[in-house]
Amino acid sequence: MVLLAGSEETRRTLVDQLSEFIGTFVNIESFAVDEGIERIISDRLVLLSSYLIEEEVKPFIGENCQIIIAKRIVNFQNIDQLFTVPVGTEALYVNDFPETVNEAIASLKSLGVDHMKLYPYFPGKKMVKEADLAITPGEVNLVPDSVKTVMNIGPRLLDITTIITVLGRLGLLEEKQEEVSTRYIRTIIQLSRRLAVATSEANQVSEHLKKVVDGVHDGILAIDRKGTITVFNGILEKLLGFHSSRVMGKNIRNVLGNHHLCDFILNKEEGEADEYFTVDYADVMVHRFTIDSDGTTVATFKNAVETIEMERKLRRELVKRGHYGKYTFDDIIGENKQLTETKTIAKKLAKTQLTILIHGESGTGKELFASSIHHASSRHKGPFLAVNFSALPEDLVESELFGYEEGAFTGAKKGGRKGLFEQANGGTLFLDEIGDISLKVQARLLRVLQEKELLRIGGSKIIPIDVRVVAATNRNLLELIEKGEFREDLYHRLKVLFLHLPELRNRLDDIESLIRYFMHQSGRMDVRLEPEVLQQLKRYQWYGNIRELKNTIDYMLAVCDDQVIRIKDIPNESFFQSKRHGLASDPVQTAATAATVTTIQEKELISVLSIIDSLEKEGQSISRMKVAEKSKETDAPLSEQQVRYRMDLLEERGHIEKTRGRLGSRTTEKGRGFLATIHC
Ligand SMILES: Nc1ncnc2c1ncn2[C@@H]1O[C@H](COP(=O)(O)OP(=O)(O)OP(=O)(O)O)[C@@H](O)[C@H]1O
Repeated sequence: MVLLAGSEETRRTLVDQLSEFIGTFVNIESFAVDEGIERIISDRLVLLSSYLIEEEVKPFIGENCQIIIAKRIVNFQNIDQLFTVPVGTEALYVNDFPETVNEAIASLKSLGVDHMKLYPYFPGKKMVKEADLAITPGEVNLVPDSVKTVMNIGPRLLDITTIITVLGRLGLLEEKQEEVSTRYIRTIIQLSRRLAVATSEANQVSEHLKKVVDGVHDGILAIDRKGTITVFNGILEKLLGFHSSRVMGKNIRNVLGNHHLCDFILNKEEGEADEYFTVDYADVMVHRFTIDSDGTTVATFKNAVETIEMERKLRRELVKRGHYGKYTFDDIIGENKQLTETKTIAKKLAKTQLTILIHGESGTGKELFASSIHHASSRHKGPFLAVNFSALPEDLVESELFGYEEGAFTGAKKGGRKGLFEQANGGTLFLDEIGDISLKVQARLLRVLQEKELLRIGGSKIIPIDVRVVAATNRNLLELIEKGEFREDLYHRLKVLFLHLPELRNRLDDIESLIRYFMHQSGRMDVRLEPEVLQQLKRYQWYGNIRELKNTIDYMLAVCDDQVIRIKDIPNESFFQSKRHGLASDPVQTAATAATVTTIQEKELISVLSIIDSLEKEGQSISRMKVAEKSKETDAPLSEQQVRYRMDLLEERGHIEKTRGRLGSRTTEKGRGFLATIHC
């Protein structure tokens, strides 16, 4: 027999199908019209794949031929993929002729594939419908380019009546009819088995997802683009008081009585958003977002009380974990003599087990040193925990440090909680801003340091602890002791070993290497610094020390143009920390209060320094009265009292020295150097 098909793909598919039944009895020759028919066919049974090729093949059909025109049906083997397409999807059905397209659409419908809306498409047809999906029986190359997804269900097969006709004409019907029907039924069974497995897998996935969605702590609601509820989890059932079976598949407007909430969830224009609502006397935080690909909107509902509690917990965690010990001595940059000496001492101190007190202005690297000490110590494998007392609310300090037992106070966690001392066991605990703790906590801390054991709040069991303490402060603890705000015995306990970190203004020689280091850290080694910028930066007082320098560099990197930092990129005065924090022993802090310092203009300081310098050059004794007198001749006239504050500040900067002698104050080397830079 000879099979004549329109395309090569159809030819191959139909030959395979026929061979299964009659391959061993009959020689099947085949041609595709597309590829050309090589000869005139005579004395054969000729099967045409479709009546549409009848005219084309006529010239090749010779004498004594019997012709059968095939009836064809969608390939069951591939039909299951059509069921994965969501209900209501609009798709193109693509084939080479209008007749085959329309037949296939009708045939699919009659086979029960009627959950999609199919639009005919064939070469030369104007697209009536833009669709993202096209279905084709093997004609992928005819699908318009605008279609995103193509589903190839393969060429249609010969239907059972055609097969039976062929067998009859070949005289094989008697012998083969049982096999034909068995094969057909087997195909159907295979298909149903595949569908059953797929359905069971889908059910399992859906069960699994349901468990996940129900296991989440938040209420979850999803609606499709029409507002029909598709997900309504267990927490939401409790929160809103509806069983999901009552609301699934219903429109959200018919379920939620709260119109404001409904509007918020349905408002797609605004994109992702959060808002607080009171639902059934419960305060909830609702977060809404839309999944663009299918228009689903999801809303999560969080219980506001729990959210606040979680935030508090997170804050507490951050207070201690934000300072995990990531630094080593190699991270401490600077060649300044004072710094390198401090580093050398710190390395030696690290080897001991003793308590260390680090003193230094804010931003000088106290935490950096504490972490480096931990890493260089025998405890480096243990934890490094840090607590900053200035960031921790007073009422949390005790429970954070020493932990508590169940029922110790209202809100205490079931089973109690370990404090930082217990958690840092075997490691180092960094107590930052130690000058800020209350006398009550100081007493408790002292006991723990002395006895190396503690009692949790509300507890009666003594817990031994093995923790090395490194404390830090930017305040003058001696002064606090004098004022009765800090315990002397605790001070001595902490200050077994002592480190003072130099201020940046006293190690200006390190500015350049620090700048390079921070630029490197920010991945901006491509940026160049104009020499005047460095000179200018070296003139600042850097009350915020290295942290302030780092911030300044970040700022300049952000605003500079063409990868060059110029003078114009230096932030203006208000950016810099002009107020001194802490270090109360400093003359400035005692004489000129922090508030006063902020109001003093740099210009006035320069004026006072210039007056002192010129009086000195004239050989005159220098008193406040004289400086005030002289200031009247400048555009910054000052009272004696004002002069006093400014002289205190100049002394603190190291620009003048106040002596008791006849000559009173005098300009220092540094002061003269400073004036020289101003004047040039
Ligand atoms: N010598 C240094 N080399 C490199 N970076 C440094 C150096 N000193 C400090 N830093 C950096 O400066 C910033 C401030 O340092 P750190 O937090 O250790 O200071 P601090 O004295 O503990 O400040 P505070 O008292 O305000 O908590 C950090 O980013 C730190 O990495």
